Amino acid sequence: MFCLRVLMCFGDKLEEPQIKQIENMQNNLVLGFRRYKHILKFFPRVGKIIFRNRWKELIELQREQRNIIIPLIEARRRAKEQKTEHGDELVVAYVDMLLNLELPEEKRNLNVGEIVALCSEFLSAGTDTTSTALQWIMANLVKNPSIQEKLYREIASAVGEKQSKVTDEEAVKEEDLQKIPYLKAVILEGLRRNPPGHFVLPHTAAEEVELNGYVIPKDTAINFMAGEIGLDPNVWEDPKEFRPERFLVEGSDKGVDFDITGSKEIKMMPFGAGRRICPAFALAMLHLEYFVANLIWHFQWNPVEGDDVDLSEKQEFATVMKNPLRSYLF
Ligand code: HEM
Repeated sequence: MFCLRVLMCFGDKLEEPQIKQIENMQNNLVLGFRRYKHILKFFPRVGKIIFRNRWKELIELQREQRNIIIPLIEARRRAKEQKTEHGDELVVAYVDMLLNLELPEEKRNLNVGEIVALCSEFLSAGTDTTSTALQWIMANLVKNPSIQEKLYREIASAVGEKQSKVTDEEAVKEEDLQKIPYLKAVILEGLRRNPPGHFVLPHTAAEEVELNGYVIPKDTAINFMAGEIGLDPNVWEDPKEFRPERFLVEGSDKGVDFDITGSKEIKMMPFGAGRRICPAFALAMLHLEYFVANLIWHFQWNPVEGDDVDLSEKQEFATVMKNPLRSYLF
């Protein structure tokens, strides 16, 4: 997943050691977040003195990050200039858009520090969330073989006529995905049952509001129990059960009619909701559909003998499986 995000971000297929270097550096920053946040959260000036050593560590990590990411940005800037000179086409990468972006109010382009920060956010926000969601979905499919079988049959009926697994190793393609509504239902059910984030990012009340008799003062930091919303028994029948059919129109296989953005009503919000909803929710859905379709199309997934799939949770950057999925393939 990280290789894919690096490719999307910098538009270049980097060598494995270089990708590992970026991944380690990003992991250190993300996993160290809890250690460093105290410095900046309360009285930053005093925090920098009290937590002097941590502050030094953080500065060192940021220096390392700039040393790694700035050359990639500059290489991309040069590649873009050269390609344009020769009239060649270049696949658009995230960093290209950042380089072209002009801030409308300030009438300036982003500076290199801002681009580094945005690339860093892109790499961190898009990797663990998607890979954790994928692991939870696969775990639920291993735990529920009849659902896995049904999904396999649905994929086969959508792509099977033109592809034979025996003679053709081709993947299920992006254009095939929309022909498999049950696949979308499986992904949505996975995000409802085991969302990678049980909370969204902290928000602030822009003005004083009253909610169910409670007054929330202006500027209060607020969050939403996004994971719990999807498990509310008043909204979802047997919420702990993994039942993709609940997302199919009238329980049939005709299609899925569900608004994941919550613009009409919020029954779950794995990507948040409103103006600050995850900007990549459509991309994440596409990648999850693509990966799950191909993993199920090419392999049969079974629990390791005597090993019941354990859906206990553990809080890391995302809410991950406490006991990671163990499975064997046919
Ligand atoms: C299954 C996968 C994903 C899930 C469940 C997910 C979930 C979320 C959630 C809950 C938020 C916070 C929304 C809020 O505070 O209201 C968020 C924000 C964000 N996500 Fe995702 N996300 C996923 C994939 C991705 C991917 C693939 C990318 C980029 C490649 C991405 C980039 C971001 C960014 C940049 C933000 C911050 C937006 C802001 O500050 O306003 N996410 N995501």
